[in-house]
Amino acid sequence: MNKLDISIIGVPTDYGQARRGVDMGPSAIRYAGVVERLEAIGHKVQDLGDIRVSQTLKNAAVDEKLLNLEEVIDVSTALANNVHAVLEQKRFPLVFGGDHSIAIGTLAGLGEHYKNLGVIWYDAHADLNTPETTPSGNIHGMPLAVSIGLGHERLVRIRDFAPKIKPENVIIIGARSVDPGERELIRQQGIKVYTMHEIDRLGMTRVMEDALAYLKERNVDGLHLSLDLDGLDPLYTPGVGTPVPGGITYRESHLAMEMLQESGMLTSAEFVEVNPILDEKNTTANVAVALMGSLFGETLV
Ligand SMILES: NC(=[NH2+])NCCC[C@H](N)C(=O)O
Ligand SMILES: [Mn+2]
Ligand SMILES: [Mn+2]
Repeated sequence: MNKLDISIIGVPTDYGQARRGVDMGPSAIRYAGVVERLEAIGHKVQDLGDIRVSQTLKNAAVDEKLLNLEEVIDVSTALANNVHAVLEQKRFPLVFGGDHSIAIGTLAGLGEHYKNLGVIWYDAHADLNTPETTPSGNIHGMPLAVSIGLGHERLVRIRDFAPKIKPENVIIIGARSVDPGERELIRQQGIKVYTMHEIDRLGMTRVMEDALAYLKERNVDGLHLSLDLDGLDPLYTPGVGTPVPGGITYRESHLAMEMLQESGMLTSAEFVEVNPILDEKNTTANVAVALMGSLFGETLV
């Protein structure tokens, strides 16, 4: 197994949605022992600490379709710069949220280095809303759209280039709550989606085999995993702000992580939406860290 130089970046923000507490995600994940766990596998881990997230709201006009826009722009820009710097040092970026709006910053930091980046979006949701289609105004429902170049100009153009990724290089896994506008975008943009239906029908083995083969065929030059803990069934990860029943199991998720590890393709990852306030005894952060164990090379025997 490839031993990595991993740099951890925490992003303690809850500005992408309306439920408080998800800003404590990075602490909960650290408390669950992530650094020790990755070191035990043999990786070198540098924890860069948390990005500074201002606790004071800017005095901006409130846009009902883009809640906390100014704050999300600030956090995304800072995160993008940090991810960019980690890549310049040839290290592996591992990002902890925070709500899923942080993916805007992560992908903005990755997009300059990888011209043909593959993205696996492990999530109950598609996160493909735009200000025109959003049912909530929450930016954590928009990061994938923003990254393919659709949405508010200032989000789309973070670090002054767009789009960050190609829609044909994106694979969503675990979807079971997709809004009408998102459904249209999926068709229109040719985004590959394995919903719960395909996971039930084909099994996770086949889904991951197909997903990885598809990305290989597209000759991706890097692979980013954006894992929203609500991709799993809330039975396993209750500490999330937008739980949807009927999700991916704990074992299926380990299998998916193991197959990603075996592929040798992974070049960055982020784990988002851990909300310790909604959790039960840090279960969700513990699951996140257990999955990172498999993703980074732990085996059962
Ligand atoms: N990252 C997430 N948990 N996103 C949930 C999004 C929910 C819904 N589709 C919305 O746009 O508001
Ligand atoms: Mn989600
Ligand atoms: Mn999400």
